[in-house]
Amino acid sequence: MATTLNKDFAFPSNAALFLDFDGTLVGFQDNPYSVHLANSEISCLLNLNDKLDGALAIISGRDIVDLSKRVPIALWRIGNHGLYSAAPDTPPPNDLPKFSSDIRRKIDTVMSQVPEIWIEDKGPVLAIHHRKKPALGLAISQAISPLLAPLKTHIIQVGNCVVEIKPASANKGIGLRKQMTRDPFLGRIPIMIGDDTTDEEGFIAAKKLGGFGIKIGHGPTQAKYNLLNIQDLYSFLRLPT
Ligand SMILES: O=P(O)(O)OC[C@H]1O[C@H](O[C@H]2O[C@H](CO)[C@@H](O)[C@H](O)[C@H]2O)[C@H](O)[C@@H](O)[C@@H]1O
Repeated sequence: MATTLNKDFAFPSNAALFLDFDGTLVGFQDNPYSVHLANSEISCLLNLNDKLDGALAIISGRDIVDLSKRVPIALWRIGNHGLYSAAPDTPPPNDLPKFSSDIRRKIDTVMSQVPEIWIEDKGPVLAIHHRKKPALGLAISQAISPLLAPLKTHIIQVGNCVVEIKPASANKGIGLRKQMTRDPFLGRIPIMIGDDTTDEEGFIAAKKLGGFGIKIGHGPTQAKYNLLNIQDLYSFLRLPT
């Protein structure tokens, strides 16, 4: 069970910070493409990045190109659940491998029977969004599962009103570990902050490397600490380091 962070918490000055995007830095909306950071939130992240000498990364399930449109290019960005990254002031890779067109056709056929869902194409990852039908996660996942067998490489992960079909290597824990081998993250204490199922792999990896996780919200988690909501997170991020 996670302990709720209080105002006396000392933020380690040699931290390496990994911040999830949706549900952590920004609230959920029906349309993922309308989501953006407020100016005050951008300033907060850039200040913190300076204080940490650049050891701050946004790590998201979003496509790396889409993520790069929503967070400052001065920050490290890790997208597609850890598969691809972009260093500060560099554009994201734009030649991602495509999802199998054969399997995609089969998924489209099955999903065409389900009203009010839509499919987001993220290169090798697909996200089936069902925010208008929140209870459908398990049913979608069960309907899709048999179609993936020929791929052998892909797994299903159920998130917040979304069913993600992704290569097994698309894992925020793997992404975090890789990033911790790079300057200026190397030798620091990893702190992973997130709200959803995909962030749990990041919490576990941070712990194994001597750091810890912070979950936004309640619920079972591998994170050591939690914060109640996004507003509390920004108050925490503004604490002196
Ligand atoms: O790892 P994250 O940064 O938390 O990204 C997870 C998914 O976020 C987006 O979907 C979620 O947010 C949308 C906008 O608020 C919302 O409409 C949707 O229901 C949520 O699941 C994004 O579209 C996905 O690609 C990310 O994987």
